[in-house]
Amino acid sequence: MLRPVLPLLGRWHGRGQGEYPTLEKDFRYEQEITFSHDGRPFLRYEARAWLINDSGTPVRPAGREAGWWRVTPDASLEVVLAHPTGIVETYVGHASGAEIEIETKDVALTPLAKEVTGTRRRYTVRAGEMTVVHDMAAVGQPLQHHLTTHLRLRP
Ligand code: HEM
Repeated sequence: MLRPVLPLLGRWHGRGQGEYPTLEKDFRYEQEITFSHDGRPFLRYEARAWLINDSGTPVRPAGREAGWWRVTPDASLEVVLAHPTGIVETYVGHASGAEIEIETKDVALTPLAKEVTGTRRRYTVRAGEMTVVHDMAAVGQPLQHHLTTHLRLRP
């Protein structure tokens, strides 16, 4: 049952680049992502990131998120993610071979959270590298690129 998401399993580490039209400049970060399971038809997910400077030295902690990736009997995906920034997202999606795409069904916000109205994520695992592309609609802007990360499994 876990077959569609097996390529994601493990502890991944890499770097990424981010941007958004409301931000003065783009930024670079280091990220660690872990997908694990206990045999049941869902994955435990956790990700943490650090902004880095031009020489690659970590400057400060950035995005963190945690959640659950459910695989349904018809092999589609249901995902729940929670962020320390007061955002909770539910996603639906599907896996086709090396590509997994999920997009938000609902976004819930605490009173102080930034206004995020939707996101879409594409995970591609090829030749031992995972690429994650994260598009976001937020703070009055339409759905567009926020983050791209390239990761490899930690030895
Ligand atoms: C690798 C993970 C992430 C990194 C490194 C990152 C980095 C950043 C940075 C550097 C900013 C500029 C403001 C600041 O310095 O805090 C920012 C803004 C923002 N990010 Fe992210 N982010 C990440 C993930 C996310 C996720 C998962 C979401 C949504 C669920 C998100 C939503 C936003 C929003 C709404 C803003 C504010 C835009 C504005 O107010 O103009 N970010 N992000």
